[in-house]
Amino acid sequence: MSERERLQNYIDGRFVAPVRGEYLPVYEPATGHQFAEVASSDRADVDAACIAAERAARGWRETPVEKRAAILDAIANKLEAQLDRFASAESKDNGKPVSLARAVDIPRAVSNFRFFAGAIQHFASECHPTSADVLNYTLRTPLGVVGCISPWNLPLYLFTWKIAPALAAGNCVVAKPSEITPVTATMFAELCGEAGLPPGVLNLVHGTGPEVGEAICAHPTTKAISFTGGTKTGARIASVAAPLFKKLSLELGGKNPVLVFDDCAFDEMLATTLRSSFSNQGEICLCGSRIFVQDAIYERFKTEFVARAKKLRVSDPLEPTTEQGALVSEQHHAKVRSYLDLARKEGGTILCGGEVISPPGRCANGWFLSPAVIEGLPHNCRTSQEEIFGPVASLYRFKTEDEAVALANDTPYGLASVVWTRSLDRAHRVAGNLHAGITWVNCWMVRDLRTPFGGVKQSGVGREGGWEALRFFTEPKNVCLKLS
Ligand SMILES: NC(=O)C1=CN([C@@H]2O[C@H](COP(=O)(O)OP(=O)(O)OC[C@H]3O[C@@H](n4cnc5c(N)ncnc54)[C@H](O)[C@@H]3O)[C@@H](O)[C@H]2O)C=CC1
Ligand SMILES: O=C(O)/C=C/C=C(\O)C(=O)O
Repeated sequence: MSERERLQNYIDGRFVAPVRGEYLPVYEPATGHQFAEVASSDRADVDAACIAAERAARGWRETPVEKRAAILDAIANKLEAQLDRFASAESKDNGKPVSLARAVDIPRAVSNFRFFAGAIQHFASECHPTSADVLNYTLRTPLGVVGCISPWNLPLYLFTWKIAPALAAGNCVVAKPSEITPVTATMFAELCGEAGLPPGVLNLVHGTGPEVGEAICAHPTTKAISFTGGTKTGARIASVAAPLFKKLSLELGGKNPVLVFDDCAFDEMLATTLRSSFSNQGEICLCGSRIFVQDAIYERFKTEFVARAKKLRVSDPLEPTTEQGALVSEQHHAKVRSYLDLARKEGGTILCGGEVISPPGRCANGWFLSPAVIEGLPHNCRTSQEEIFGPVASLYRFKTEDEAVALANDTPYGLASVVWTRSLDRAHRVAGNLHAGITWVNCWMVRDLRTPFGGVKQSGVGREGGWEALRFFTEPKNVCLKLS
């Protein structure tokens, strides 16, 4: 498949047109031009994918773990061999710097498959010797067919983060990548077939969330739904899938706090906080969007942070020196800009950025925005409370540890948090008191795929990663055996 062609569904090991023959446009964010079109599927395509997946389920479930792992490894190897091709496609489809796709997105997609190929071979279940003659042991069987719905910000990275554990655990998958960034998942499906994944084990149905995503969630064949995306969408998915008693893993939005104490290693903190605010144009659910800085170093932080943000190179994602690319869509560009207008109305001062950028040449009509830093916002205003998901960070001043923790916890979200301090006591204390699924101390986005990943409050339900993912994609069944 060439990424310039029509992107079709991948069902039962073949590319097929959507039943009703309709397509959605796919745009290159850096130019604002349409460069492809993607199947606009409906319930009939989801039905076909579910039938194919169900047909393949027994064969895949009964495939020995070593063989499944070998196929996952073969997929990882093939992807790694085509890293540049996939990175270019990801950058074009999403707007992110190709250097980032090359260094982070595609290598992580490779690791997702390699990691779960290894993990499934070490996965074990419990045995409870109850008494001399009673033994309880727990079987962990695949669920059958599962639905995986992924977003546009880290397209292949998050697509593979879901389907790798699902496949490793012996499930067949009906997946829907975001209709905004459908290219690399389509290329990847083809690669899976070439690597020996049997037909029907992975099926891809393209289309909009309300049509295709909801049909996957509502379909009686899918036994679990793994979703990453916005909180409102997560709530909608839960309202469809929960009454059908499906297992749900929801990885949702964040309004992540960064707590900067005055005893931190300043230079390292500054460089990392710049990354945690603006990496991938701020379009990562883990980005730190509320930065709380202790009084004594507030002015220094503000001056140096703003100076560094102003220097970030916003330009053509294909240029190797570009540090920030284009926002993913015209609609999202407008949404992020609307928050900057709102910030002004809510009393904030834009210290830098928030300007629409028009790089010379082919990117003149792209959806670029310079990284924005805001100060002076009240804690309870919408700009301080809602997920913006763009290159926008707000600064707040604090005096005491208790005050910082209370302010950090004062949002409906609870995904990630970052603490900068040299005090070990404080690091442990604050990490324990923050309402978040993930706390990084003196670092950000350092990932170990064995660790539980997910959020509390409106940031989601359930955990991904490591054993958590393999447990999610299997059903425990206890067998109680009376001996003799
Ligand atoms: N936590 C995260 O990683 C992400 C958060 N977001 C947040 O969500 C906001 C809205 O962005 P969207 O593109 O609309 O994200 P979204 O959450 O609507 O999209 C994510 C995925 O869900 C699908 N989807 C949408 N509606 C659905 C439904 N009713 N049933 C099943 N699947 C559905 C989409 O087609 C896409 O594949 C963003 O501005 C951002 O704040 C967006 C993407 C990722
Ligand atoms: O697993 C990771 O390392 C990162 C995950 C990021 C998201 O889920 C996101 O940005 O939506």
